[in-house]
Amino acid sequence: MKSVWGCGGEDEIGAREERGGGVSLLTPHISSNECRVEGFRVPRGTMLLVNAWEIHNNPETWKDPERFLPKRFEGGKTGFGFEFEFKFLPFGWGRRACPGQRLAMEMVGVALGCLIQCFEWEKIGEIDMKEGKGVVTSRVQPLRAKLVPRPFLANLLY
Ligand code: HEM
Repeated sequence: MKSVWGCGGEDEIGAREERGGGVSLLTPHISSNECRVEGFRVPRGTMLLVNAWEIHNNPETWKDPERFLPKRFEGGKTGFGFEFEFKFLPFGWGRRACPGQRLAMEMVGVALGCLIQCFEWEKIGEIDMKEGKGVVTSRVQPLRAKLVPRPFLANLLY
């Protein structure tokens, strides 16, 4: 079955696992009315899990979806305009989308900037990017790194 809302069967989940991914980032919703999705009748009150992982890894939408390519969002594209409608939904979509989206987008940059500005980072061993399974995307192997406070911070800490 073609996965529009990421509602695949066992075969689809198997294929996804072969691609190294899993069933991650599910946003649960309940249908308020009976509707049809790709010919399937969805009764009122059905729990629907939108599989954002599948949508974000759809090669029909994204070139080399498995590659980390921040350039995709270059030129002021934040990924949340209508050009990305239903193609990129880390914060969900529509009326029940995450109200903390803008705050989160600001905070991620600030937090990452602070971590880079305040510490020297050194990786421990090889970095394994394999994804685990879960409601949110997790790593199979934890990211291990050694961090040393930069001199200006050491003066503040000690
Ligand atoms: C990177 C950070 C964050 C991510 C990826 C994220 C993602 C999400 C997602 C996927 C949903 C479910 C949307 C849906 O059901 O379709 C959600 C809901 C929600 N988020 Fe966030 N979120 C983030 C940060 C925040 C922050 C900082 C706040 C508040 C300050 C927040 C408050 C909420 C609330 C209240 C809901 C429930 C909205 C509702 O059900 O109407 N989130 N978020």
